[in-house]
Amino acid sequence: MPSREDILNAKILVVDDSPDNIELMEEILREEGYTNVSSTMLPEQVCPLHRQHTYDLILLDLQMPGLNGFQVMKGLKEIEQGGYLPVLALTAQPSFKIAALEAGARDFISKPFDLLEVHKRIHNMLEVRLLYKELAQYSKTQQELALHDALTGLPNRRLLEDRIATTLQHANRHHHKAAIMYLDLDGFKAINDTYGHAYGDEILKMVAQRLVAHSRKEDTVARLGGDEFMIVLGDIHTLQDAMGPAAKLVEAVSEPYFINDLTLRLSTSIGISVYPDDAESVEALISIADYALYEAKRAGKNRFCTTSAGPVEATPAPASAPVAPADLAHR
Ligand SMILES: Nc1nc2c(ncn2[C@@H]2O[C@H](COP(=O)(O)OP(=O)(O)OP(=O)(O)O)[C@@H](O)[C@H]2O)c(=O)[nH]1
Repeated sequence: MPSREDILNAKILVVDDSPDNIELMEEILREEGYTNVSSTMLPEQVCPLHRQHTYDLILLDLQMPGLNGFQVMKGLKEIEQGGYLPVLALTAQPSFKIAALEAGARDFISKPFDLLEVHKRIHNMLEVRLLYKELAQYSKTQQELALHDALTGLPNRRLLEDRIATTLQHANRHHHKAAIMYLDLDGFKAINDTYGHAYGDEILKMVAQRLVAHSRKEDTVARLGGDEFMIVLGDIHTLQDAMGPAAKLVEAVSEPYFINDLTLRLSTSIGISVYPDDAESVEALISIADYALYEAKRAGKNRFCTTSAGPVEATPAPASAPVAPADLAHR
């Protein structure tokens, strides 16, 4: 529930074409303890101002020359995508009260003002508005949590699959390629077993940071769970465009980790699959990258492997080097 302080600090805009009315309303609000009150006599300024400041309450006169309060509310509806207009209509016309509610105002205050009514209605509206904002923020946080890994903050498998699908659509539309890198840390269990889970967690967070730091901003770095990560590279033209970054990632992960007084080491193996060369569906690309990862592990770890080139240690083959043909007979 919003506190009294939150309510008194809420952002309020007073809109009236009469300077006397504005002055009166500002005084009423100031005396009650509201700290964040501004005003305008120009109805056409309400939408731009609300877009900029996102008011918690707009005290809106309905009868103004030029743009009237009903037209202003129409404009506000386009800004407030959630459909909640923080509008308290001010009117001297009894017949406008219901029309204002129908047009989207949450409540109304009759002119001439009855002080007690003004205070109660403003307080109640702000309480509901701030509660609505808290709920919207809570729901946004929940959605974020549902799509991200709690330990590293990276996208989780659910968000990853979405990102892969989008990347493939984009590649298809622009006749580009895309690549999936499947990473699994080498010797991670030993770190847990030797130094404890807290150290393991710290390493996972540091690995995540290194993977992000060594990837392009537009690539997705995700944690699948345990010591498995996946990176999606969009907008590539050849397999080599994925091999270079893979080599850098293998190297970056193998750099020492300094945690408290300890210096820990581990490495990663990576399997790469390329769209559309290896497969066209998300599931098939993941399973081919998984197979290539298995090959990288089998070949000695701390390296990457693709289905069309053999396992490659940290330093990649030059772009012009011939690559061994795929040996997928036992897949
Ligand atoms: N600290 C920590 N450990 C985890 C977490 N999730 C999974 N693990 C552990 O990660 C380890 C992963 O096992 P493996 O991939 O077989 O271990 P590995 O030593 O890297 O094996 P190789 O891939 O063959 O090198 C298991 O011991 C899990 O218990 C986590 O969130 N935090």
